[in-house]
Amino acid sequence: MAEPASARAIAAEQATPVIRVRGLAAGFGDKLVLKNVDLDVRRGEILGVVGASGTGKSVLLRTIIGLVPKRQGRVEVFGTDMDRADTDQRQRVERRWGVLFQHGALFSSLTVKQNIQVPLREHTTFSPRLMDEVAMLKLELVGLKPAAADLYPSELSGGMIKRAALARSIALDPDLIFLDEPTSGLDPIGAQDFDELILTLRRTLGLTVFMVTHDLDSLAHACDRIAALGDGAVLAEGTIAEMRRATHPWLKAYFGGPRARAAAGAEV
Ligand SMILES: Nc1ncnc2c1ncn2[C@@H]1O[C@H](COP(=O)(O)OP(=O)(O)OP(=O)(O)O)[C@@H](O)[C@H]1O
Repeated sequence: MAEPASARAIAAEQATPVIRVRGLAAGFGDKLVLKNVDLDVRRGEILGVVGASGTGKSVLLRTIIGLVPKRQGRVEVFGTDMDRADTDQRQRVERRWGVLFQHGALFSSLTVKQNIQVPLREHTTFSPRLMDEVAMLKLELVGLKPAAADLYPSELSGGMIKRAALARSIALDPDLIFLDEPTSGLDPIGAQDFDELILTLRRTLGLTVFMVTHDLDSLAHACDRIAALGDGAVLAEGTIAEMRRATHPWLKAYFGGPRARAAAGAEV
């Protein structure tokens, strides 16, 4: 019996990388930050994006989600070429991703609950009661107490801000989340707890994760694969073991330095 078209479509989507970037160039004025980036993010993986400060990790994230216009190349998300997509198709794809920006980027005039509800207001017609229920569920998922719902960002610790921002990023039950330096500013225990939370959410929600990070512990414990940016391109990609064998001077210094060795030691 012939396979139904819908089953074929599902199988095709499963086999396609969640993010496929080819020949990507982006920059500001005369400055080209990304020159030729090729990158795949596979379904269900946590990909860590590393690189020296200023190499364009955040710019790459922001270009993939369309906040920075690209100069050249192609970005496909869930098999949709974001340049060729019409408004409806774009919105359908955007609804399937969540973003945790560096420093959380919560709205300071809104409570935690209202912050989590921002994407719900934008993309759904949920009743106020349902929105409250969803917000409380997301709070619980990220390990925040119900009392945090009515606090303002200025009343939160750094770790709580990250968790609240994560709750907002998963408000629409995304399939993909982008995390920009999620553990920066957290103490080592807070950072480790946050890595655990990401791993738990990936397992329970079936997420694919694109994570910009400098945190060697996160790279060792949470990431399945790593892509290293430099000179406007991906210098190397692979598992952390493969990165440790890389010969590029920056990679050798980064993955072979004392902090990396300490992170590797803590892995076992
Ligand atoms: N909106 C902007 N306008 C002009 N230049 C920008 C803009 N955003 C980023 N840049 C420049 O692009 C380059 C890459 O910035 P980006 O924030 O992506 O670096 P990064 O690799 O994430 O660095 P870090 O690890 O320090 O966060 C930097 O030189 C930065 O100054």
